[in-house]
Amino acid sequence: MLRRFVSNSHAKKIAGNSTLKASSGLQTPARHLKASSIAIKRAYAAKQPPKLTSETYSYVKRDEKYKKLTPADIEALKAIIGTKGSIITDDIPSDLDFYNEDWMRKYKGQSKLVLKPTTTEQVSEIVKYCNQENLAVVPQGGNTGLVGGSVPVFDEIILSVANLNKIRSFDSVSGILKCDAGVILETADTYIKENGNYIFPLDLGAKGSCHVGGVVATNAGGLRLLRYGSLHGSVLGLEVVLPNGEIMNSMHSLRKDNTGYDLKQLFIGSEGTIGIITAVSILCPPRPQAFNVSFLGVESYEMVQKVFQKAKNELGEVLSAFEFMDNKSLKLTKEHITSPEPLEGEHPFYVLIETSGSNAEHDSAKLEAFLESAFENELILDGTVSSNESEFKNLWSWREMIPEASAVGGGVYKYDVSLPLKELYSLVEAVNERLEAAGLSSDTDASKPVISAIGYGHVGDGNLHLNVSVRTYSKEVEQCLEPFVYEFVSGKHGSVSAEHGLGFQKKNYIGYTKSDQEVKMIKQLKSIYDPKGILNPYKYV
Ligand SMILES: O=C(O)CC[C@@H](O)C(=O)O
Ligand SMILES: [Zn+2]
Repeated sequence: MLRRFVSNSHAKKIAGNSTLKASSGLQTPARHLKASSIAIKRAYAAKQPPKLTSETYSYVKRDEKYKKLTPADIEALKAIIGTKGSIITDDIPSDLDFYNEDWMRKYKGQSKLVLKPTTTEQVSEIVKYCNQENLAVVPQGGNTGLVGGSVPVFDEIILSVANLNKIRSFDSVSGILKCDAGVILETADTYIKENGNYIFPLDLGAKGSCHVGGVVATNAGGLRLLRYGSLHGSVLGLEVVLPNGEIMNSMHSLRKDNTGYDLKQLFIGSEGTIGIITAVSILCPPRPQAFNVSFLGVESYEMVQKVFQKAKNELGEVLSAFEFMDNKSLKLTKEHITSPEPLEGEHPFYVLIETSGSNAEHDSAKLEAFLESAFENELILDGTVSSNESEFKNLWSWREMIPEASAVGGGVYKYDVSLPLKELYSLVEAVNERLEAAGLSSDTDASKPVISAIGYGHVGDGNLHLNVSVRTYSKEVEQCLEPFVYEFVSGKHGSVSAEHGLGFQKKNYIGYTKSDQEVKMIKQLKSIYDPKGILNPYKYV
């Protein structure tokens, strides 16, 4: 049973249950075990049916500068890959579906060729050939992205790094892992856990399917950025195949290196537009020994911020995640999952706090003291703390299943933005008002296209996920949302992509965050390194 955490003085007030007691001894087993089960739910089989394809692509045209694939090209590429790698053609067209469609089945290309090389040299040869022949290429990792960045738009060749899947080395003294781009994130995490008790400095719901190279190429943020910072800080080196086929070997192990431009940074978050990451060198921190999670009911977004401030001050170094969700997010999730509900009754907002550290007793005592004090100061209305592994997983699942839950009504428009903390939730309010004013939204009236706009996310990182859950995709809804959302974010000096990237979805919106000069320099870099534009075309650059 979940332990209800209520301070003695508030026990009567909360849920009218005078038998509730403050809990103690809350340490739980490591959370990585949880991540794997969630990741399975994110596998391809769980995808939603395709809905948007034709509408989305109506405003882009295939660029005829790219050659159409010929049988001679296929033969030449087969010769490069040899017998060890694999190649998928349209002999059985459905074999290509997994690679042509994104995880949400929202974006779908029509590639007729998937190449899965086994070495960096093969990647290099393939890219060299494609460059010479003007064949467009989409690099692909685990294909778990949410902005249509890793799938073709038209007939681009898909270059999957799935067969580049070796751990190259792990130094258990320094914590530096070197691995191929196609290693699954969870595999890397398990490996470094078993070989020195380290943790990968990034965790996300798609851990069981996404690749290390893919998370670096998209600069994924995930659930513990608050603790470990962004990949721009953890990645020490990269191996990259450039658009002309040359290999940039920058697989350094140095934490300090001040010899001019830090070129690897260019590729972190580049989304495969300027090079294909084939290997990563990354610094991994020691794995915490004790994990706790608590799930709290909160009265307002203002209170969410106060709880965050208090958590930073009082939990300090053991605070490893601070997530929030609104009431509508929890309601949608409730319809989608069968796990026991975390709290009795409803609250306007919910907060999930994870602590992780090296001393179970100390960490639990810290969390307890924090929660006691938060209740006493009336910052939180109700709360639970996990007391074993299954409760720990259950509480996290109420947060991690929101993205899926928001799509089951038919579809979802996803916005992933950074905003100043104070203004984070005002976007959700503004969008709901706008949809209601336009008569487009109702959570009960099935004739309306929109069910509701929900807000949740990594509030500790200033990152809001605004998901507009719809019964059906429509131009009217899209026009009500865009460019409004991007203008709103820009007006508050936020970012139109906090962590998912720009991909195809936001190909036209980079200028809402980056200055004209920045956009100009990005385009210049692209044209220097990829003058023919063969890498990941039709995306943001
Ligand atoms: O699907 C989304 O919008 C968010 C996905 C992911 O970034 C998360 O935080 O759960
Ligand atoms: Zn996220």
